Amino acid sequence: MEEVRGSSAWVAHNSSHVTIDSSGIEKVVEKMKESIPKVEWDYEGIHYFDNGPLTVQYLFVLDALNFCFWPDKDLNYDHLAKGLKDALLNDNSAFDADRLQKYTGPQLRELLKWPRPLPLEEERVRLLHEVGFELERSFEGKASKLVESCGKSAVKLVALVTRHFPGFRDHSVYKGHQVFLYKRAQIFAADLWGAFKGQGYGEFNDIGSITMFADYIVPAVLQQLGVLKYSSTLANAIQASSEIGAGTEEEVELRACSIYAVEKMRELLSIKSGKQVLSVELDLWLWSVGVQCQSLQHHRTLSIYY
Ligand SMILES: Nc1nc2c(c(CN[C@H]3C=C[C@H](O)[C@@H]3O)cn2[C@@H]2O[C@H](COP(=O)(O)O)[C@@H](O)[C@H]2O)c(=O)[nH]1
Repeated sequence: MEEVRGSSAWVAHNSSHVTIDSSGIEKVVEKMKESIPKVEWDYEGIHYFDNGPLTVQYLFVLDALNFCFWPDKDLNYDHLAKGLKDALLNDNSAFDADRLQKYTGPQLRELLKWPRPLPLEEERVRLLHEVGFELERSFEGKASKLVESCGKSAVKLVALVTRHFPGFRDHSVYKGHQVFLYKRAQIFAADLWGAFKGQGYGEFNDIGSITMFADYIVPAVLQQLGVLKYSSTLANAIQASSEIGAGTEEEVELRACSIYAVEKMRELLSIKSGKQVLSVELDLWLWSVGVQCQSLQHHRTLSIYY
């Protein structure tokens, strides 16, 4: 994940629209250092779990589709997680590699019991087909084989996922530099770690290498906490719910500065508390704060990556 850390730091140091306020970081860390908030993975009780390979298949399909909910004001991540869980409980072959390659938009909607077209539905279907095809071609149709081949390394898992599945290649070019963000590939490793509680398919010797997952919720929480500051033009655009183009300087800065800020928070928190803190743990806490906050104004970008 050195590419993610290094390129995010580069953006943070060259940024034009988003800045990181170190006094904001210090204030948050000061409040947190006595009791670092631990958020239980699946605190919402919405995910499928059977402690076996089908859970791995479920999480891979989930994270292949884990993006862009906001264009439908009633849709959120919970609907996807719960919809896929119910689909699997109803038919345990629903995510077999050959089936994944055949879903149509209306069938995916039906699977999720969603009454109208999903945001970026054609892309979601294309990505499902890609997952089914490549799992079948290289991993005997099973996401569990993909995970087994990583030798308990989350870094290897992210590398393998991004090598085999183009839909997970979340990167951008910013002021002439390639920037790696890898939100869905990293969250897949984190979901395994969380679901299997660091054992079995969720055992990674290097889980500390994973960064936060640059989505549209956590940047907004960091801004509310005073960790991120926006230029007035960017703040106004977010306030007005204007769309921010994928790959624009503003969009890359919102995401990369969030990664860099959480790394800085983690470093300071580890020093002040004397305990090793993981970016994954900070991410889950920040995200859970964000989704429980009704008034959160987040940036809107049409993207398959988050
Ligand atoms: N940084 C970060 N972003 C996350 C998640 C999760 C869910 N993780 C699950 C794993 C265990 C927990 O118990 C969680 O249930 C989703 N997202 C992103 O949020 C956005 C959706 O928001 P809304 O439209 O309000 O549903 C969208 O970009 C989605 O990709 C996370 O953990 N971290």
